[in-house]
Amino acid sequence: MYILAINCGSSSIKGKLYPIPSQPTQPLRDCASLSVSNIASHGERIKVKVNWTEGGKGLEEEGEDGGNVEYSSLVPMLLGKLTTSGSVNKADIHYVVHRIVHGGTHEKGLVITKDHTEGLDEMDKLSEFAPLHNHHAVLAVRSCLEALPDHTSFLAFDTLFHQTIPPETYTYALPPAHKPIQMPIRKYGFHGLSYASIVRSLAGHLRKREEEINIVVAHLGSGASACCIKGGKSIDTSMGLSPLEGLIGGTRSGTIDPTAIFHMFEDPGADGGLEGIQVTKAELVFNKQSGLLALAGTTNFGLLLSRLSNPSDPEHGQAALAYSIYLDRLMGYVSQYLFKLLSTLPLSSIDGIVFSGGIGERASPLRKDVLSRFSWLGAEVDEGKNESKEIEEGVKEITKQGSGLKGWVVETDEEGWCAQLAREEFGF
Ligand SMILES: Nc1ncnc2c1ncn2[C@@H]1O[C@H](COP(=O)(O)OP(=O)(O)O)[C@@H](O)[C@H]1O
Ligand SMILES: CC(=O)OP(=O)(O)O
Ligand SMILES: [Mg+2]
Repeated sequence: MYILAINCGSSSIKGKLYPIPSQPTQPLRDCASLSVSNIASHGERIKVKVNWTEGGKGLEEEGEDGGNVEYSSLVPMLLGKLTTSGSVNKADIHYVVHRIVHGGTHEKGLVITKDHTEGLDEMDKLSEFAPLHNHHAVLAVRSCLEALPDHTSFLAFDTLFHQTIPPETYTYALPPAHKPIQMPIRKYGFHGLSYASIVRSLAGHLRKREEEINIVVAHLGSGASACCIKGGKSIDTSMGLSPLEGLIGGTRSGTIDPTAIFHMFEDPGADGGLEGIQVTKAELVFNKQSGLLALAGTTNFGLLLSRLSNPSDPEHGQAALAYSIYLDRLMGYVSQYLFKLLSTLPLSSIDGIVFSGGIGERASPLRKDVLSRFSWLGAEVDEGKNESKEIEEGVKEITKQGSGLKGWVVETDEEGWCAQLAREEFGF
């Protein structure tokens, strides 16, 4: 018997397959991981990967241009590759847990079966507040219900981890909405499954209880957010009502003055024309045509770094400005959250700054640039460790021994946390 975790990000689909342990006390260990990356990247081909630690033979393939890919075909394709490359049969997968970015006001995850799919329509409606995510995740849930004959689904929400944010932080200074809405307009916060997995991994590494962890985390992927974590709990995060607020993303503007919307378009409220969901033209542009794409002409942060390091590259100047803007916004949130922690805790109780996500885990120059701006707090980057690709059990310190403020790379494990939540729900 297996549980499969599926994570539909804005530029990727990631999955992990776990044999269900015979005892509830045994840890979940994945036997396979699967991914499609470069989704929605015009001019880059999608990359499909399946890796087996046991029970199968891995594969790595390139597919069509990410900009032209039909999203609904991707999960059935991945399931096909998983079952043909390894010894698992579709009927052996008894549970599938899906990452759903916006869970609205739900305080826990939702169980879905072939005969009870009401929750899916609600999740699809919430695409209004997560236009790059919820609809695609709902397509993934429906594909699995179709392809895997006998399983129960669980929906795990990014928003769950941020329920501990206090009202003074989640409340916007707005009057009541002027139209009926599905839920209150306020900060919800996202990437919560990632933050929960990071707290667990770092606590394990430091041999502390999760309640003792005080960190600022920068989860930097196609979507980027920062989180202030005190006593293992979220007390603030940069994303808001939707994953658009806060830091700059691959194609997302992050925080801007809201009046820019009315100066950029004649008709900001016109239908954006996104397939399957309702979004306005303005939301489409701020979600899909802004961010690094608008600043640097690419969403590929690795390419941005290589242009930055080569002064003779014709794109060097543009890359340098894009990088400085990205770093400026990142410093804004990281410093703000560090000061939130320092206002109630001594520096010695703060475990440090954590970098995670596709960019956070790989972009060593960015980590160095952030940490070196905290040298006045005693942060001392260990160049060797920061540059090294080696990482044990998903956690690596990148500052020197004795550094006054520590820096870390912690690999996000959103799929692992999804599987953990499903385990608690189904009791295996
Ligand atoms: N070697 C690299 N250096 C810096 N950034 C990278 C590298 N490889 C991938 N990335 C960036 O990681 C991001 C994708 O991160 P990921 O967390 O997988 O995204 P998501 O989950 O939001 O789809 C992309 O912006 C990509 O450019
Ligand atoms: C919430 C969010 O932006 O997720 P991702 O970075 O996976 O697109
Ligand atoms: Mg992601």
